[in-house]
Order: sequence, then C-alpha cells, then structure tokens
Amino acid sequence: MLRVEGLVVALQGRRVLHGISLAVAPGEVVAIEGPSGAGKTTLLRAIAGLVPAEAGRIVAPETALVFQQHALARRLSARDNVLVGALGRIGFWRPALRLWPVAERAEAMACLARVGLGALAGQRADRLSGGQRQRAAVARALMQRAPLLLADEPVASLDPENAAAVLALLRDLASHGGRSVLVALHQPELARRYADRRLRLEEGRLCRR
Ligand SMILES: Nc1ncnc2c1ncn2[C@@H]1O[C@H](COP(=O)(O)OP(=O)(O)OP(=O)(O)O)[C@@H](O)[C@H]1O
Repeated sequence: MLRVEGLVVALQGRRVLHGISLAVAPGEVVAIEGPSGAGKTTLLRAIAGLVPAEAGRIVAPETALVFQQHALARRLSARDNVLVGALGRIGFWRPALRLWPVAERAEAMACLARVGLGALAGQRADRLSGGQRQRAAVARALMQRAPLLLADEPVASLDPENAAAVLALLRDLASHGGRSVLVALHQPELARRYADRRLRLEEGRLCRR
C-alpha cells in the first residue's frame, strides 16, 4: 500500500507540489495525468525518495522505478540488465566478478519471459527495439521484487502496439501479482483502458476529475 499525505516539494526554492494526498492499494493501477510541467515526474521521484519532501508524509513499501528513458546499460545484455535489479539484495562483489548466483540467473530469465523477451536474453540492450527496451526495464523492476512500481511515462516513446503491451503488463502485475502501480501517462485513452483510477495533476495540485 502506498499512502501520501500532504506532500509538499520544492525544487531550487520553488514549490512544485502543493500538498498532494493519494493512496494506491495492492492490485491497483492508478494513472497520473496532467500537462507538461504539472509535477508528475517530481511526484514519482519524491515517492521514490529521490527528491526530499518539504512537508507531508509518504508511507511506501519497497519501490521499483521504471524511468522515462528506460536507463538500461547499453553494452550489457538484456539478462544482465535485469540482474542489476537484484543488486540490492545480493550486493556488488559477486556480480563484479561475474558470479551471479544460479537462482538469480534463473529468476532473471523468468522475468524476461514474463515480459515476452525470453528469446532475447543474450541481446545487448542497444540492439533491442524501443519497445523491447522498455519491457526489459519492466523486467528489471520485477527482479527487484518490490511491491510498489512507479512508472514515469513508460510508453511515451512507443508505438501503439508496444504501448499497449507494456501497459497490459503493468496491469497484469497489479491484478495478478498484487503490486501497487502508479503510472504517469500522457494519453487519456490509455489511462481509461488500463487504470483503475485516474488522478489529474495541474500546477502541482491534484484536481477533482
Ligand atoms: N531539477 C529541477 N530544478 C528546478 N525545477 C525543476 C526541476 N525539475 C523540474 N522542475 C520544475 O518542476 C515542475 C514540475 O516538473 P515535472 O518534471 O515534475 O513535470 P511533469 O508533469 O513530469 O512534466 P512532463 O510531462 O513534461 O514530464 C516544472 O515547473 C519544472 O520546470
């Protein structure tokens, strides 16, 4: 369960979020819509602990982020990129020596299969298509085993078919994986189709729809 109460965030001395309150239950997909500059990215970053809050309270379980620019290591294979999601629990020295535990390797393959990339596990990230990269980023988030997934415009650069595939995947992770999903989306038709609830952010404030 994610709970945000009265969140205020300032960036370089200017308030960009003015008292945001929201909750996302396990199994639920909540979309945040709003014009460019409304504060969607800042809200997700604050929930992830990447931006400090000036006031308010955030109660969040362990969190995985799917970034706007999927942020994969270009020279690593899809599988190794997904394994990076496990670094938090297995530490850095074994991967540095390329000694990934067998169980983690198997889990990475399962995560890739879950996003439909099982056959491309050995492909370098910079040789994947945009849609495949975004799905690899979701697989890496899965590998983190976090109950909360935050996705910032995860389909902004994708064609309609790939966009639908990625959102269907996030939907499934909520419905069948019990995760809470909070996703910033520009396209209202996609939000209608894949989200349980839609919130609208304007100039750093949530508006009633
Ligand atoms: N690093 C920063 N320093 C100062 N101000 C910033 C910084 N990042 C963003 N802002 C400002 O904060 C406000 C919210 O930006 P944010 O990126 O959260 O909006 P957004 O809704 O995600 O926009 P978009 O849809 O274009 O991604 C904007 O006015 C922006 O100019």
